[in-house]
Amino acid sequence: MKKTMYEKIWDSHLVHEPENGTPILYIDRHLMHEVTSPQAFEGLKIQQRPVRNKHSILATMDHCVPTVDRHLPIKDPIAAKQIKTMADNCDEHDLLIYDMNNVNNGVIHIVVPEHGFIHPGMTAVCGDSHTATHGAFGALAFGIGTSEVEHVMATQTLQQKKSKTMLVSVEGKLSKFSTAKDIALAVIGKIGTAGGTGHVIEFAGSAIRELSMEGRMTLCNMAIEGGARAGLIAPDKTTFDYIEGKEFAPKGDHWAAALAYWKSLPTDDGAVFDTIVELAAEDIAPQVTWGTSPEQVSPVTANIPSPADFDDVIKSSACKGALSYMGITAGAPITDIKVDLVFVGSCTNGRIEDFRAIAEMTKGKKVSAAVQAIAVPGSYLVKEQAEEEGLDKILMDAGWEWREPGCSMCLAMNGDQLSEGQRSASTSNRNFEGRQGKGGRTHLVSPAMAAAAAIEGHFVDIRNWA
Ligand SMILES: CC(C)[C@H](C(=O)O)[C@@H](O)C(=O)O
Ligand code: SF4
Repeated sequence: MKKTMYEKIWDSHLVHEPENGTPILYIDRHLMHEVTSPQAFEGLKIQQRPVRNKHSILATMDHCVPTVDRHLPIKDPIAAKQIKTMADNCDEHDLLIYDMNNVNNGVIHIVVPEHGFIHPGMTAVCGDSHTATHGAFGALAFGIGTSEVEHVMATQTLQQKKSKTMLVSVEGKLSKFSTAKDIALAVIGKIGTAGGTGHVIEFAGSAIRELSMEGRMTLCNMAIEGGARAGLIAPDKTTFDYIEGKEFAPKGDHWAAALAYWKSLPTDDGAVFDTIVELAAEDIAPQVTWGTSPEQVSPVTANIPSPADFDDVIKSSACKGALSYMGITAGAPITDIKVDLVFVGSCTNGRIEDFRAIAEMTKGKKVSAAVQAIAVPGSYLVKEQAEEEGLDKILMDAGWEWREPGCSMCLAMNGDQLSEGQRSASTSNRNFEGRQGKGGRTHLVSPAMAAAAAIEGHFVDIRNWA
């Protein structure tokens, strides 16, 4: 039978499929951060169960860590407790953790691939919805709840319903100024935030094959915002080159064996998907979200939509609510929207390529006096690489703040946040009401679009911007 990549990974990890029950999958990798693991460790303790395979686990501290004055004690008592609990739990169970002062520290979905911890064909979970990121390697990676975190720690398995398969095919060549982020937003704009419900999305087509690993991670990261369980991209030379030589990459004879297996993973010709969505790369302009859901997105050239533009009553009323919360007017050009703050970072766009893109846009220019621009590398390795390339200097000379790594203003759990009514251009993945601080207004964009907005003080079409 012809199989999709999802079906191949599923079949090779199926431990048990009861006749009238939920299948059980073997889990290869378990990623952890400080927010969703404490109760799971507590559960293990109460039941006096050990961690079944500590080598499957890599932990970090990311959501609550400060991005300034990292050497000082954490002021927020809740954040401080979460950080300490994570350290204690990892210590007790002898788990690998990149704590907040470790040279490898950073956002979980950034640090895990940096060390080659995820390989094609693996199953990977984390108590975090953006685990989908690792599908960029051709691994089946998805978020789980805290009780499941406990279950995986204890058993290395997980009950999972089989998903349907969706092929999102993007053929053609992206314009110079459109990026993986724009593909992600354009796909969500097309299918909606519920479009992928019950599916695992495989992204394919010539525009996807052209993406770097960083771009592929950005795209799979946002599969979850399209409602999907996970995103997947077929592993190829780009993938293998990225993994080769990294700390947890297979070595010696194991490398050849792994490569042979990885090359068997891509979807067979003629395999059948439940749903197929097609986009032409040439049609994907730089995107800007105007509302409070990632599906409320338009090309930068558009005008802000009006509730009357939507036939669907729910979408029409969502538009009305979003315009009011966002404080913007239907019919006005998107390029008229002025921003107060620009945030570049997160597990969506906190990788080296993203900082290269903003430095490129910023070189020789200044951040608008009306804008606070914050660059938060996704990890210390990204930070170090950017500094080696002198990107930090270009940015700081132009007026950017250059911070320590962490989730930061992506979800504002660490004190970095918008104030009431403040408006951001943000490279993160969620623009829900209050996501970046109570009353804060978030527009999701690519790093290049964010950098141009920082300079001009409003959105611009970077395709014809000097
Ligand atoms: C804190 C965590 C559970 C959450 C997630 O699952 O994604 C966070 O990372 C987010 O981005 O909202
Ligand atoms: S960077 Fe944002 S999306 Fe990613 S894990 Fe942190 S909070 Fe979640």
